[in-house]
Amino acid sequence: TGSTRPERILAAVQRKATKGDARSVVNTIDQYCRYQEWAMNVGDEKGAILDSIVCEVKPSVMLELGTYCGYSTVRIASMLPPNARLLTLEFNPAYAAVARQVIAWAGVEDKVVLIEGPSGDWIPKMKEEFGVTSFDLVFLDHWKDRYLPDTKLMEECGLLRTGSILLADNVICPGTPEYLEYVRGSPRYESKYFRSHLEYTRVEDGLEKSVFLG
Ligand SMILES: Nc1ncnc2c1ncn2CCCCCNC(=O)c1cc(-c2ccc(F)cc2)cc(O)c1O
Ligand SMILES: [Mg+2]
Repeated sequence: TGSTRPERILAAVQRKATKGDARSVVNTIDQYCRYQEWAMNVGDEKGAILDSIVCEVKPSVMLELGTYCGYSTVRIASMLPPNARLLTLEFNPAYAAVARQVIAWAGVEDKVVLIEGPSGDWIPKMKEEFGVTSFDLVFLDHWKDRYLPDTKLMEECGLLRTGSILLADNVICPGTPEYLEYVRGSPRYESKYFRSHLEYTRVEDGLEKSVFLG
């Protein structure tokens, strides 16, 4: 049987990226997915917006929902101070296996905890299993119909504090209409849309940044 797309992305990283150099891993994946085969990484254009928000928030504890090949995991971790932690949740074991190797190649494994399993199961266990009090920043990039239920779950589990920030990918394409309606309509959030494009394409997409007001 042939290789999978994530395996081919990993092969490109191990062949072309400088080991221990996170930016080299990010650039290699962007090159591969722009010129060889498209893949659902947040990409360079939306990635720059993600970088600016990570830099602004300087999170001590951050959650990423949906790891895929670890592209945004590496991008985020490379911006975090040494004592900060990025917890990243991946449902698909094959994706997680590739992501672990991409994260290791980039040399950011000390800042990353990769958890395998469905977000709905793991979010209620974050406090007891990982000693999380609350998340400073959450990057939502998993199943688009899980953004809203998982946001409500994080609220219910007390994982959001006044000032916690949610940053959601793909709010236009593939789209997360119920989530957008919720964060834009709720008095408990202050929401802002960052217009961009679907990774490696000219199709409109964007990130929604929502501050939890408590
Ligand atoms: N911990 C967990 N719990 C539940 N589900 C979990 C999970 N961890 C992972 N998953 C399962 C997520 C699978 C990938 C999610 N991302 C996407 O589906 C996605 C799709 C596109 C896309 C756009 C236009 C197209 F024409 C085609 C595809 C672009 C993107 O940037 C995307 O992030
Ligand atoms: Mg995405």
